[in-house]
Amino acid sequence: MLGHIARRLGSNGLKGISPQQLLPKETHRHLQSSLDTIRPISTVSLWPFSSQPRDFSQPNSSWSPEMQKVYDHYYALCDTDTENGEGKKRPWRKLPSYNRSIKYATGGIHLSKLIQAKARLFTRNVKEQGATFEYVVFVNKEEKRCVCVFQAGRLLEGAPGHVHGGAIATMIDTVTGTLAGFLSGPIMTANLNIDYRSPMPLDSVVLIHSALDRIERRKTYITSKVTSTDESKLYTEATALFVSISVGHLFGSRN
Ligand SMILES: CCCCCCCC/C=C\CCCCCCCC(=O)SCCNC(=O)CCNC(=O)[C@H](O)C(C)(C)COP(=O)(O)OP(=O)(O)OC[C@H]1O[C@@H](n2cnc3c(N)ncnc32)[C@H](O)[C@@H]1OP(=O)(O)O
Repeated sequence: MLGHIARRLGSNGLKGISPQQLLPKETHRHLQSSLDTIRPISTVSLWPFSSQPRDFSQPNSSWSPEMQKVYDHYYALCDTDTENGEGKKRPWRKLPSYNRSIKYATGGIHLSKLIQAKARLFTRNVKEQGATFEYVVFVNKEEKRCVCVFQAGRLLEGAPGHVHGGAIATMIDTVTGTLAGFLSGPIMTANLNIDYRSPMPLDSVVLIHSALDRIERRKTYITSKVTSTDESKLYTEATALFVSISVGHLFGSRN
């Protein structure tokens, strides 16, 4: 999470040099205070600036009827805004998905232009819609679980005609990491265990169900399984451990 900042600061043999030495004083102060405000997504409600980052998990023309149908199902279970401004309380919430994780920080949309401006979130960097990762995450805060609807595009081939195990791992890391971040704030993946149970054909639409197992001190344990949309077929099972970090961890300091 936000690893590109650390990589940026750690690349070019810069290890040991503090961000203060790399960035103008004012920029560094602004960056540090903004990163200090990274919160669990569950508490992010109002964006502090007028410009909205683009939400990459909105329906688009590459979505199959099956993907759209499952999206519609979960979207109907989500909190809604009514005309008089009173939202209808429902258990599910659709999470937005930006092309840089720093955009979750206060002022992040501006900082994203300053820090490694060309960095992009791995799963959101392909121009052709539908070619790789099409996905949307719905979270149920009360039940501490989420469901991701994932359509695996044709450029994700591993075994002939089937989805690459690394692409499946990427999605499991993304979804379990999103849930852990939602529940626990800034985290990084410490451990990911995956059992691949049956091959997933390209262009499949699948559900990635993830749930909190337990939280122990800085450790958030998440379980996950990938199924067909009717849940009759099991593709993958996984467990993941996320460790809470301070932002300083990304700059090489001890917690
Ligand atoms: C920032 C915003 C967040 C919220 C908003 C979300 C926005 C969503 C945005 C976009 C969605 C996309 C989401 C993507 C998600 C993907 C995330 C990644 O892929 S992260 C990249 C891969 N991971 C690494 O590169 C880590 C490298 N490792 C480390 O940096 C460290 O090892 C770290 C942080 C994991 C732990 O280091 P220590 O020094 O801080 O802590 P120590 O003391 O070692 O461990 C703490 C506890 O954890 C256990 N632990 C650590 N590693 C373990 C392991 N591998 N297995 C088992 N236990 C482990 C230890 O035994 C200890 O346990 P005891 O508290 O003593 O009981």
